[in-house]
Order: sequence, then C-alpha cells, then structure tokens
Amino acid sequence: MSLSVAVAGASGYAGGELLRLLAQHPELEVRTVTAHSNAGHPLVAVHPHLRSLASLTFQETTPEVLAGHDVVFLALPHGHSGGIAAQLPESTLVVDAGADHRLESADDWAAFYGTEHAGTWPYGMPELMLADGGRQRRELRAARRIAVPGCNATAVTLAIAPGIAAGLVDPGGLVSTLAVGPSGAGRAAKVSLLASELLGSANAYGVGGTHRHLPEIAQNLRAVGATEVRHSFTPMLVPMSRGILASVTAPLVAEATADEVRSAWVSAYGDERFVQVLPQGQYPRTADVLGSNAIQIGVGLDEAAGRVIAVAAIDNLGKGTAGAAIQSANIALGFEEHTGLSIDGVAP
Ligand SMILES: NC(=O)C1=CN([C@@H]2O[C@H](COP(=O)(O)OP(=O)(O)OC[C@H]3O[C@@H](n4cnc5c(N)ncnc54)[C@H](OP(=O)(O)O)[C@@H]3O)[C@@H](O)[C@H]2O)C=CC1
Ligand SMILES: CC(=O)N[C@@H](CCC(=O)OP(=O)(O)O)C(=O)O
Repeated sequence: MSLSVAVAGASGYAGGELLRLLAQHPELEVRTVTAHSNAGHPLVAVHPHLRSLASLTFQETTPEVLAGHDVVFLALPHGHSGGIAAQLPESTLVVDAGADHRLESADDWAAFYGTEHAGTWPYGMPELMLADGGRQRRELRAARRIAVPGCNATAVTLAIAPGIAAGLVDPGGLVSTLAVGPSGAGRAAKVSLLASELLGSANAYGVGGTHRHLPEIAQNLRAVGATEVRHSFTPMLVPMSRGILASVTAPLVAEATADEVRSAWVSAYGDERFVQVLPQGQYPRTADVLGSNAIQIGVGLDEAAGRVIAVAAIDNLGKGTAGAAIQSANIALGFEEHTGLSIDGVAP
C-alpha cells in the first residue's frame, strides 16, 4: 500500500514539480495539497499540466490539514516551515524544500535571513563526501526531518567538492559564476521577472557576498574538509525558464595534469547514479538535465591561470529542489534511492 503524502505550498513552482514527480512515484500517493492565495481552487486551475491529480483541490496550509499523512513536503516561502513543522508528529517524515532548517549556525541564519533560526535538520545532499570518508546519505537513513539544499548551493557544492576532498584545490580562492533561470525565484509576480523584462537580457544579482546561499555552501565545503572558505559568488539571471549552469573555479594547489584532476572527480562520484562526470574536454548544457534529477559536471584545468574549472548543470526544480527532496525521502523511507526519479533530461 502506498504511503500518504501532503504537499504544502503545492501551488508554487517547487510544489508543482514535487507533484509532477510524486504522481509517478510507485510508493507515495499525494492525498492533500495546500496553498495560500490559491486555497479553495482546483489543483489543475494552477497546474494544468498535472491532469492525473485533477481530483485534488488546494486547502489552507495548517498543521491540522497536514497532520495524518506519512510524509509531508513543505515548499513554503522562507520562514514559514519552522512553525508548521513543530506542530507535526515526530513520526511523520517532513521534508522542507525551504531554507529554514539548512544552516547549523544561528548567526549565519540571522545575518542572511534576518529572522529567528528554526533549527537544523539532516541536510538532504546524499552524495556529499564527508571529511571522515562517509557520505551525507548516512545522516538521512531513517531521518524524520530533512532540509533540502538550495538549488545554487547544490550546483556549486557538488561541482567543486571532489577537488577539495582530494586536496587538489584551495577553497580559500573560490570564484563561482552562475547562469540561473527565473523559476528559481518562485511563481509570485515580480516586475523584474516579467517576460518583458527578462527576454533578451541578463543581469547579476546577490553580488558581493550578499547571496544567502554563501553560508550554506561554506558549511557544505567545511563538511568535505575545507578549513577556510573564501568564495566570490555571482549568480546571473538569464532568459531560460529553468536550469542552472554554474562555473566554479579554484586555484590548483597540487602537481596534477588535467587527466589527474578529472580522475579525482570520477573516483569521487563513481557509483553515484545522479552525478555524471563528463569526458575530458566536455562541459554540460542545462537542456540535458531539465526534468531530471541529474547533475552533469565537466572538469578542466586552466594551466595558464593555475585554476581548476568545474562546470555543473542542474534543473533548479529537479536536482535543485523537488528531485532532491524525493531522493532524500526515498533514503529515509528505505526505498531504492532512485525510485520515481530519472537521469534523463528533455532536451532540446
Ligand atoms: N524554485 C526553486 O528553484 C527552488 C525553490 N526552493 C524553495 O522552495 C520554497 C518554495 O519556492 P517556490 O515554489 O519557488 O515559491 P513559489 O512562490 O512559487 O510558491 C510559494 C508557495 O507557498 C505558498 N505561500 C505563499 N505565501 C504563503 C504564506 N504566507 N503561508 C503559506 N503559504 C504561502 C504559495 O501559495 P499561493 O500560490 O496559493 O499563494 C505557494 O504555494 C521556497 O522556500 C524556496 O526557496 C528551493 C530550491 C529551489
Ligand atoms: C532566480 C533566483 O532568484 N533564484 C534563487 C534561487 C533560490 C533557491 O531556489 O533556493 P532557496 O530555496 O534557498 O530559495 C536565488 O538565487 O535566490
């Protein structure tokens, strides 16, 4: 028998992608969907692409509505998960796509989010290699609370972690530049996200150490073994609906050829189904990972600059949110980790 699932914030982009993936999951059945301004409306009024869930109507987002399910996915604006999660039974698996429970440091939370810290949950990045040789997935087995990583944080962390774990690059000299699609900013109307503003243009945002994924990435890289992380991080909004292309470069601090550098990434991710290290000289395209739970990584060496370059592509709504949420839930529930998830994209 399938486990019963509720999705809160189901009228948003992250919630919608969760629903699309859950509709195909053989062990999980969506019984309840909640929203805010869309409460009372039929699900297909907001998500006309999800006809298999046409019998559902958005309800109010309250602990009472969400209680009584085996699994609750939260896809709410930052700051809204903590209060609701605290009122759900400890036996319920709660998977939070928002940022509320990602950071270990309350000071970092205060500095970048400006509200009270809700606490820290096991971090849902199964493939992250830990400094003691383990993987982050061990923290997820039988967990009943999971914090899903930020999408930019996923792309940057998984792109450069193998080089740090292998001692090949200096995490004190990281430079990341990202091309990101506007769906990462959510569905709520904002002038800067109108098609008339976006099409034919690109702009940087969150520049100069201000982006809230910086402490999350630093926390991840310290878990991998970095002692000092200095990171210049610049995301750029580009006119593609979804997808993130992250270029992460760092100084090479060991004697290594391009082949040896790439070998470190291959051995770090050798058995990981959702992480694909591309052949030497190849770099990923966002189109090839859209709709999938894959991250593709191309690794190279800029000998003249003395820097390693890792370029990663993900679907921000796939491996960047909803796919990652389901992958971690599968681990916590004891299902095959890839249940209901694909590595195939939908290019072109
Ligand atoms: N989009 C992405 O790529 C990623 C998103 N996330 C995270 O997932 C979460 C959801 O993001 P996203 O789907 O993009 O956002 P959206 O703006 O698209 O959706 C937000 C959802 O929350 C509901 N909501 C809004 N205000 C309230 C409120 N006051 N109380 C309860 N519910 C409310 C909305 O309901 P209604 O529409 O009915 O008003 C909607 O269902 C965020 O925390 C985000 O950071 C994480 C990684 C990537
Ligand atoms: C285009 C755009 O604004 N993207 C968002 C992606 C954030 C995200 O998806 O992660 P969170 O869950 O941490 O919000 C950003 O860069 O802030």
